[in-house]
Amino acid sequence: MIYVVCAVIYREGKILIAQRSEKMKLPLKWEFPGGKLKKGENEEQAITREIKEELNIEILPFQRISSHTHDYGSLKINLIAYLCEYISGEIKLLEHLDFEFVYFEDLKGYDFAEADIPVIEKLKTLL
Ligand SMILES: Nc1nc2c([nH]c(=O)n2[C@H]2C[C@H](O)[C@@H](COP(=O)(O)OP(=O)(O)OP(=O)(O)O)O2)c(=O)[nH]1
Repeated sequence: MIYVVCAVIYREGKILIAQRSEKMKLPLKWEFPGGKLKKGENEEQAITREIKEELNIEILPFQRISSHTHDYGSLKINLIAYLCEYISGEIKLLEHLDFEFVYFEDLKGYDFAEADIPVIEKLKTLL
């Protein structure tokens, strides 16, 4: 089991989503950006580090919204999602293929990683 933290970054009523590149696992799937928790880090530290590394921006995680496991067969992940505020910086795609800011209602138009579906369901009850 791997522990993955992901950020639901909220800005001006829209949510930041990112598309995985061809080279990553789950190629071309959309996701909430983030990554694996490293030893010695807490979840908030991991998420701010990952977002800086992947997108070059500073964020502030302020609410832990969900934690659930998903079994991809060859890989089992525990995905932990945080609602985050955008703080500063200009987005640069350092790993992903693409990104978009979308309204919650429009998330259904994107092909998300399976593990993200419960995160979207949870968001429905919060936003
Ligand atoms: N970051 C992120 N990963 C997700 C999401 N949903 C989901 O199934 N995953 C999976 C994809 C990856 O297999 C795993 C870890 O993500 P990661 O972004 O750290 O992947 P990584 O580049 O470190 O992985 P690797 O290819 O180097 O092994 O979690 C999500 O919303 N955000």
